[in-house]
Amino acid sequence: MNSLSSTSSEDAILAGLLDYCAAQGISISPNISLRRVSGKGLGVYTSKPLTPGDPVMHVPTAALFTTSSVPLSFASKEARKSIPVHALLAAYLAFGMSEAKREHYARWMATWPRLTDFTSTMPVFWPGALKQPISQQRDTKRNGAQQTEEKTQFLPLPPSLTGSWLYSDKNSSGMPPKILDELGSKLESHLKTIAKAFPAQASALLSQTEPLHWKFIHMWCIVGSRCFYYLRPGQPAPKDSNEAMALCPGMDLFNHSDKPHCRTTYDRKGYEVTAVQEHGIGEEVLLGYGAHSNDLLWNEYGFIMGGDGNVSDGVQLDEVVLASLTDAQKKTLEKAGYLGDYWLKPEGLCWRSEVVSWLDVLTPGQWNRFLEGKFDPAVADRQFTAEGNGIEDSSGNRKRKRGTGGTSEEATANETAILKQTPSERAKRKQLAWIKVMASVAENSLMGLMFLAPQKTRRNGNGNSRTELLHWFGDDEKILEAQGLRGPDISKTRSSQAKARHRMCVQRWRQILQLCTHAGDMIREDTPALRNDGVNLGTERLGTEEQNIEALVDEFLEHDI
Ligand SMILES: C[S@@+](CC[C@H](N)C(=O)[O-])C[C@H]1O[C@@H](n2cnc3c(N)ncnc32)[C@H](O)[C@@H]1O
Repeated sequence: MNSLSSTSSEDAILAGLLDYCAAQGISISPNISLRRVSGKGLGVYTSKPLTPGDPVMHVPTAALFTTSSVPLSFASKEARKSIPVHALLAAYLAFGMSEAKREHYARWMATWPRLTDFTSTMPVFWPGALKQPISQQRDTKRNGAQQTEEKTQFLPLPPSLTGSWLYSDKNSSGMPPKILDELGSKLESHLKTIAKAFPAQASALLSQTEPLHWKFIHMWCIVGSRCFYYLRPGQPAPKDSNEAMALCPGMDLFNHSDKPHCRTTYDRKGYEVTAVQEHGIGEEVLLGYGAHSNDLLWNEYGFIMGGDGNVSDGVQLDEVVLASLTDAQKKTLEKAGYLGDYWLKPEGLCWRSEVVSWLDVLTPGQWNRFLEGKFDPAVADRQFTAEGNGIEDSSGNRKRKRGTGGTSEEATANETAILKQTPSERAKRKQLAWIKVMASVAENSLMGLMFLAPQKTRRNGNGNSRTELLHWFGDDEKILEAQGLRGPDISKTRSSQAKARHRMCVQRWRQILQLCTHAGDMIREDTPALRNDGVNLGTERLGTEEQNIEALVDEFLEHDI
């Protein structure tokens, strides 16, 4: 995150922060130290072992930065009524502080990430074109020799952030909220509220080419990514938890884990961080920001968990699932409380999607009991086999299929094939079909992103130039100027932000593809009849040299583009 020119200046900054913390009565375990790690910024690490129950840090209430730290001379009690806490704290930090106050907080603020750390990693600040499909001319080698041209479109950002899975421009009402748009609208509304409350700053706040706009955004990101839930003594819990937030020096240095190593508690005296597991020397001490998917972490904090993955990860499948349903089926699901909110998780499809897959496979009575956990679909499979539905009996005669109103001879070949499937097979086939839709969108996007990368990272084809990467992923120079960058720093920043953004897209699409492959494998393992019905990744669209998309992505990620 923050780039510091030398280790000694970094040491000075960290020493300054520790002095500041000590002066605020913040107690930090002697067993920990602060360190900067590439891709994560600052973090808390053990210098000596920690055992469960060991105190790691205590931050007294007096050290917190809350709405009480914002003087009434900046925003009166009356004005505060219409200003969200997030926006108020950001505005005060951006343009309300006296020099003396700024000096007071300087040693803490010096450790905060820069504006470009946020704009490079949070898609809400990325060029609008990345939220739409990109059209592309691709040359692909097929069968190792022939070159074919393909005109195609791909989504640089996954629709789990932006919206539609299906390139649909249909009215998406009833679809899950688009978290990227939600964050963008929140920022816009906060900017407008602050502009209204501070008319002298209004025009600068609302113009992308004005430094104040970006100062506010910088502080807005600082508050959003480093705040803790906090209620003033006597304050009732607000409906919107964002109205109960405070910045907490020292505590804001802990990075996130989906399996946190520490517990955070808070009472009138302040916040306490306590180890809940053994830590060896040099291990990172991690807190949990919540059970967040990688899309949410990316959207709101600007990072995607890699490594061991994220047990809370998942992508929403609503559009894929809903597109496969008739209106009548949607009505049935709505009545049963199962319309929408379908997820693909590391452990496979969620229960709600499972429920959809059994609709019209089980009888209505069985399905209703299945929802209540009182019907095992294996019973339907046994019944199906016993009744010999649609399958030849021992004498070779075809049996009547219940509800078809005729013999199976009258059915089309396709229907006959379906009649031969057990209920489980039919449900699992539906699940696999949804997963394949997602996998093919992911595969297409990964290919699109690869073709945008400069040539040296690709093995064949005419990779597009570096300029194209900058064109799609870099910010306008005027915007970078407004952010305070000058001369060569502008092109350096453009280039590094384009690379970082492109890489994050590749990383996330790859994770989505892996979620698909894993879920597909699990379904096929469970259902012998589907063993050969794979999520055929990377074999159809790509030429022979690029068949294995996983290997291609690995290679890409190793390169410094
Ligand atoms: C509360 S701060 C934690 C300290 C921060 N690393 C710093 O340099 O000040 C939250 C920010 O840390 C980074 N972060 C937290 N957990 C992370 C993780 N597991 N992987 C990568 N970055 C992480 C993200 O940039 C996030 O916005």
